[in-house]
Amino acid sequence: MTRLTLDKLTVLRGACPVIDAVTLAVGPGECVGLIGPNGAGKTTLMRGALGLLPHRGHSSLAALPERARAQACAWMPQTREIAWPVSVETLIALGRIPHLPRGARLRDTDRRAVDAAIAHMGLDGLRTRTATQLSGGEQARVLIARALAQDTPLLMADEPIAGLDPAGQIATMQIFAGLARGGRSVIASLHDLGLAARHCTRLVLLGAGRLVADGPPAEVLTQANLRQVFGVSAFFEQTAQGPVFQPLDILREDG
Ligand SMILES: Nc1ncnc2c1ncn2[C@@H]1O[C@H](COP(=O)(O)OP(=O)(O)OP(=O)(O)O)[C@@H](O)[C@H]1O
Repeated sequence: MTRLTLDKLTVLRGACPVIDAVTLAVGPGECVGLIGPNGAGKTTLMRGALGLLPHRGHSSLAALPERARAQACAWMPQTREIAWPVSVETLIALGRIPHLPRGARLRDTDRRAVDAAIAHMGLDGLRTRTATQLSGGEQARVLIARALAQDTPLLMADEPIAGLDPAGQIATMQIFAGLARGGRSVIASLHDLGLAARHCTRLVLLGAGRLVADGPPAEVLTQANLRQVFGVSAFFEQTAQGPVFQPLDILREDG
């Protein structure tokens, strides 16, 4: 039973196909890093898969009715807008809406999910603070907690660790990897290929709207792929402390 199946998904921005016939399936236990240079189509692929952009081909998520889709997948968009000055706790509790009967108040199970998400993201000390008054990185952690509270089989996140400090980035990737080890599925677009290599079970590499490579990090982060898609060379080795990846030099100028 897959958590997301895309079959020749083509996603349009205006009349222009920005994602071109991408086919992939994500199953339980996978922590997938969606990687590729700026403009490769990572956001477009995820939004198309969610049914938020016009598309051709098939996405199993886009095919679901709205409420079932929100129960199947928590989505963390790249823009981290918090619209109202509510408390951190209230904002995280919004993640429970897809599970609540219409108009119902939070039940014990919902409160437990909110508490677990707060504990997971180390937000106990910020629980009663006004969310709009937090720092950017703190807001990012709160929005991840809201997605965790949604308690879905699949979590899809657009650059979730951008703007977090090193400890916050590592902690978030460890949480994602832990969710996957527990049988959930995670798809996250990432620019930090080092963290992607260390924490993801699988990398999907996009270049100019096409799927260029898909597999375990060591099979995707090859010198040939890095040169072709990112135009860089890199150091990448399995060490006693796990995989270590560092981009080194630019190999070509982008036009
Ligand atoms: N509303 C839009 N109308 C037309 N083209 C768009 C629109 N939004 C994005 N694009 C184009 O689609 C392409 C893919 O954009 P997308 O945001 O999916 O890339 P990305 O891989 O997520 O990039 P980044 O790493 O910079 O966030 C880009 O060339 C972009 O200019």
